[in-house]
Amino acid sequence: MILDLRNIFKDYNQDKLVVPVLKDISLQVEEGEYVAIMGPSGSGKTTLMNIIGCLDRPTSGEFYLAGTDVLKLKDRELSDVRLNSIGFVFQSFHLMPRESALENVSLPLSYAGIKKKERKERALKALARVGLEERALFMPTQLSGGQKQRVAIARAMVNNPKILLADEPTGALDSKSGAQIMELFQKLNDEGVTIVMITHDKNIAAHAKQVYHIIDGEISKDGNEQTDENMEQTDENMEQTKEKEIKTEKVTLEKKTVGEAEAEKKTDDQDDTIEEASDEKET
Ligand SMILES: Nc1ncnc2c1ncn2[C@@H]1O[C@H](COP(=O)(O)OP(=O)(O)OP(=O)(O)O)[C@@H](O)[C@H]1O
Repeated sequence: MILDLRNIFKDYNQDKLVVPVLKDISLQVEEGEYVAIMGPSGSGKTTLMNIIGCLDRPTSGEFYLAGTDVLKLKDRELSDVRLNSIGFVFQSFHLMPRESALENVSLPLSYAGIKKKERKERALKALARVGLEERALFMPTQLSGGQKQRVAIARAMVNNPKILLADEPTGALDSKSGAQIMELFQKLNDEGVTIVMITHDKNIAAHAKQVYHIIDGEISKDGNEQTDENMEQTDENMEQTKEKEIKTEKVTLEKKTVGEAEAEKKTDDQDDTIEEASDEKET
């Protein structure tokens, strides 16, 4: 069992009010599964993804990731779990705008302390895995939406994580590019990657082998409980949700990358200077 969440509750405290958001969620995902989570806006999907992605902790419950009791880990250890075991893909890609595709994909390798030469080799391999090795030196503005998302997927996979978490991965794409992303997910899943994906789109959810629905903080399996009314509610809320997700993603990105990137980049630049100096010395 790669993900084992038991009786997860999550409350937010707001203005002295306790807002219960996740209510007794239990979810078990076997290694190699492909899971979609659907639900109306505000039902708790992102809150659950943040817990699965070790970005947030539940108010109560148990969570084992590949057998590790992650809720017992310190923040620093959780950040290692995020770096090595989980790849993240977001609706709006979150590429660093002033870095090339290659540099964007290399980023998690910098966090992991991998040296420049190996970083380049591995990032190129990851780009090849998503069919974009020829775009390695392109900047994000020179890439189409679908290509940006493929770069983001290469970045998510460059550390070979066992789990890929995707929050509305096709939400910003036209249907053709969305279909290509789904083909890529299928390929990764065939290679053994466990995928957990949030989506509002039932056609996208249909690519997963197992679909769950969250309604008002409670989870249920399969499509049986998905009524037409819920579906309409989901569609109606989509626009509102997109705006909200972009905000949430920005906060998550800032939390996960920007601060770390700046710190890492400083050390990295120092590393490179040292490497280059020693290269010169050798030659
Ligand atoms: N940091 C927070 N503080 C207080 N309440 C929050 C916080 N984050 C989320 N919530 C509330 O928790 C509920 C679930 O939010 P969440 O973002 O998980 O829903 P969602 O299903 O992902 O919705 P959407 O599809 O619109 O993104 C919402 O009512 C939201 O207002």
